[in-house]
Amino acid sequence: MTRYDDLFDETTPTDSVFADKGALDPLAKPDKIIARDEQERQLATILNGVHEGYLPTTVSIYGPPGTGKTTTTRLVCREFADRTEQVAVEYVNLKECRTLFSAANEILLEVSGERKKAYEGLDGVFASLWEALTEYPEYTILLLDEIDQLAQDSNYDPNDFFYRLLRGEGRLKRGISLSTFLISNELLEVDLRLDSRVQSAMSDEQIFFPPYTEQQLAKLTMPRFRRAFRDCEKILSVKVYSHGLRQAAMRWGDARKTLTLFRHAGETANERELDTITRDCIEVNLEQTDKTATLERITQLPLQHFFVLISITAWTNRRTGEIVQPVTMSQVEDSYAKQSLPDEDSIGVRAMRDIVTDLETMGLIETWIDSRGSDGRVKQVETAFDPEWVKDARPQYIEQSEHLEHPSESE
Ligand SMILES: Nc1ncnc2c1ncn2[C@@H]1O[C@H](COP(=O)(O)OP(=O)(O)OP(=O)(O)O)[C@@H](O)[C@H]1O
Repeated sequence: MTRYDDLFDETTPTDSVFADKGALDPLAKPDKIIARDEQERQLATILNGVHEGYLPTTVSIYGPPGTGKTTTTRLVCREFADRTEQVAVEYVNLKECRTLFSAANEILLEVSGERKKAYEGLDGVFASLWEALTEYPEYTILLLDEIDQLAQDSNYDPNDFFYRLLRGEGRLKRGISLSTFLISNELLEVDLRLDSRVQSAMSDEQIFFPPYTEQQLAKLTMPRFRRAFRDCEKILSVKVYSHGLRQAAMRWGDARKTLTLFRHAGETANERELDTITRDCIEVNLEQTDKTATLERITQLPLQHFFVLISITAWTNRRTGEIVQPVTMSQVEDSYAKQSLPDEDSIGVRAMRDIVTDLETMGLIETWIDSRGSDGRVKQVETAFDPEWVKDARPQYIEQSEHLEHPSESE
């Protein structure tokens, strides 16, 4: 027997609570959309505009994570295009695009199968995009997912990108009918601080996806749980199931996290060699699920946002070593300065305050103003999650900043 024979033997599931764990994979495409009737109807009404010769330039699809924005929008648009010859739909996820140029290139790749070199700039990419779209049916719907990941970069401003996409000369000259559905967590004009020129080029069609209620999560998850768990009614009692759903609805209203919570709970039951999922299996995984999801978001932040998070969580209690929360804005500024970042990595106080506002918009921190009598008004800041988790995100940033590998003594 090799070491691996032992390892695989030890980890082979025996008496697993799962029959088909894949049913809990949030990445698996569901066969049908559940509990989003209103949003499906809004989408269908907008799409049916084609029969009256009109599609809005933009449709903003927004709401918190895991509320079915992508799944619902893709499916309804695809079903519509399958039934309507004049319509083509393209989907592009911009999550991995670090620059506005790469985002434009990603769209071009989807539409034409080619990319442009950096020296051709945004103008070059858009010129080819309009060229390629002339071959498309009368109406093209471009679904741009995670568009809130776009940020100012050293070459372009999001306003340049959007203005070219919505009002570009090549587009107007060729009379291309392109409708861009912008999928994001926040309304874009707020999130990306788009200027009035771009805002006026956007239509005011908006579809909001609110967090799921407990009843909606029940409808959405039950068919999957029946497939996922062996003898579901026995393994997952109504009491435990309801407790998990109530917590999931109260904390997140997020279908993805809810599926993950119950998958983890099943794994805990297996590890503990239980033949049912207990309330405790849910409890231990509630915090873990929160932590995993939060770390995923933190590790996707730009480096400067992470430096600011470090500054917010840098004050510790001398006696207990615990991170002090909340801290004042001037404490945050102090600890940012104490990090002694090299010049090329360092930003001014004003830019730092903008990042604090960004972090608040993303729901990662909370701020409020305290009135301190003669000392005036003081802005307080604290993380919306356990501040210790910032340390766990650190290894992910080391590649981007040597400074994080060898932090200064004073930090
Ligand atoms: N209404 C629904 N019906 C069926 N499955 C759903 C529904 N909503 C969400 N899901 C499941 O949850 C997963 C996540 O949903 P989706 O990616 O559509 O959410 P989102 O709102 O676009 O999230 P994010 O903002 O994080 O991208 C889907 O892959 C699907 O498995």
